[in-house]
Parts: sequence; C-alpha cells; structure tokens
Amino acid sequence: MTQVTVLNEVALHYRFRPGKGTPIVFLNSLGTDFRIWDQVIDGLDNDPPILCIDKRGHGLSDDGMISMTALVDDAATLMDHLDMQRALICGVSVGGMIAQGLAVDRPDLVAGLVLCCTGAQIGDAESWNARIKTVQSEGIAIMADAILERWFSAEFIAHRPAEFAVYRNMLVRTSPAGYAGVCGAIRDTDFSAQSPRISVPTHCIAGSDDLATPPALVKDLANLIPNASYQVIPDCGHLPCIEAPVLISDAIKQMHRTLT
Ligand SMILES: O=C(O)CC1=CCC(=O)O1
Repeated sequence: MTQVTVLNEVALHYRFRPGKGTPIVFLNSLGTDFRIWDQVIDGLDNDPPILCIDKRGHGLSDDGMISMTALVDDAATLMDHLDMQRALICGVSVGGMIAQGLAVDRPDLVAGLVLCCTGAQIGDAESWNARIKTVQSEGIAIMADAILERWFSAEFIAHRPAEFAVYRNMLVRTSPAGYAGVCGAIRDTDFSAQSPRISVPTHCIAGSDDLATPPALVKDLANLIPNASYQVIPDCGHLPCIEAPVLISDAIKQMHRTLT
C-alpha cells in the first residue's frame, strides 16, 4: 500500500509497518529511495515497528524547498504524525546527517543511532556547487557512472551487473531539482559543533572501499560522538545496505537489543 501524507506543505512518501518494541527508522542517501534498505529489513527479527522515508526530492515524495533543517523537520514531523516513540535511527550518507540532526534537535525521538558511510560534514562547497551546476544544466545521467563508481566496490560492479543496472535507474530517475536541492543541503551542513552533544548509543559503520565517505571520515565522526563504536565493512563501497545487508542487519539487531 502506498503511504503518503502532506507535512510541512510537502507530500511525503513513506512505508510504516507497525510492530513491537523500539521502532527503527531508515533514512537513505542522495539519489536513492527507501528501497535500498529492503534487504536489511528482511534480515531483522522480532518485528519492530519500521518506518522508511523518501526524503523530499527523492522517491515518490515532492521536491519542496530543500535544506537540512527541512529534511530533519520532515523526519521528526512524520514520526510525530505516526505517534512514534523514541526510535533507533539508521541513516546512510546524507541520511546519516539527517539522523545526527534529529538526535541534536529532537533527542526525545531518538533512542540510538546507526550511522553508515557518513560524516559530520561531507565533501566541500566547490565540489557540491559543481555537481549542482551539472545537474541543473545537463541532468543526472551524465554523471551517473562516476557517481556509481563511488557508491559500489569494483567487485560489486564486476559481478552484480543486474543490481548495478537497477540502482543506476534509481539514481537517474531521481528528480533533478530534488537531487540538486539535497546536494545544496549537504554542502551547507556541518554538524562538527553539534554532534559531540549526541548522548544516545551510536554505532558508526564505514565501507572499506567507499570513495564518497572514506573510512577516515566515518572514524572522525565516531571520535566526535561520545562513546560511539566504529566498524569497517570489508570489500564494500558507500552503500553497505546494498552490498553487505546481512552485516548491516546484524549491527542493527545488536544495537536494537541494547535498547529494548
Ligand atoms: O552520490 C555520492 O556522491 C555519494 C553521496 C554523498 C552524500 C550522499 O548521500 O551520497
């Protein structure tokens, strides 16, 4: 069933499955929709309530005006709308930034964090501005191969051509305005001063072969957040939820057990 609601004047597409215990919220990356978490969710147990969100500008959600404040507020407003209690928030890449923003702005909604392939800050203004300019003038497809080389390890690209093809489709079918808007939100965000205030259990996960948010960046984030743990997934690029879903489910289950 398609689940959609208008919040903050934007139609947000989400998937909510009721269940028992601490809820788990999944936040996806730039140029993807919430289906990137499907295999991870298949590997969970105990039927917790699960919420997946197509952030504005992505999947079936409206574009609207995009900023990190709006992305964080959408997630919080949707959780409030669904009357959700404190949740384990799992975010990959910009989804991990949104998760940090939630933990800082709405600590009442956050029981713990699993932060995959993300940082307090990702990239620099120059590279995001160049990407925004290209998307606006030429579209996403022209950059797709270069982006996918950062998303996936060489091993994945060589041996999983069908999955590579469908995730390429997911990327190039993203709204150009939505994609550019989220690039701008990432460019304008630096949680280095706020994330040290995060006080919930946090586990940071890096992909050994991630060229977008390399392990050192993720380690820096883990060092910033009090008592955060850190794990590197071997032979994996920027999207371990696709390349190594079993390891991500296991990490989430381990964290979830400590919260319930
Ligand atoms: O598309 C990329 O370059 C990887 C990425 C950076 C932030 C994000 O969400 O994805």
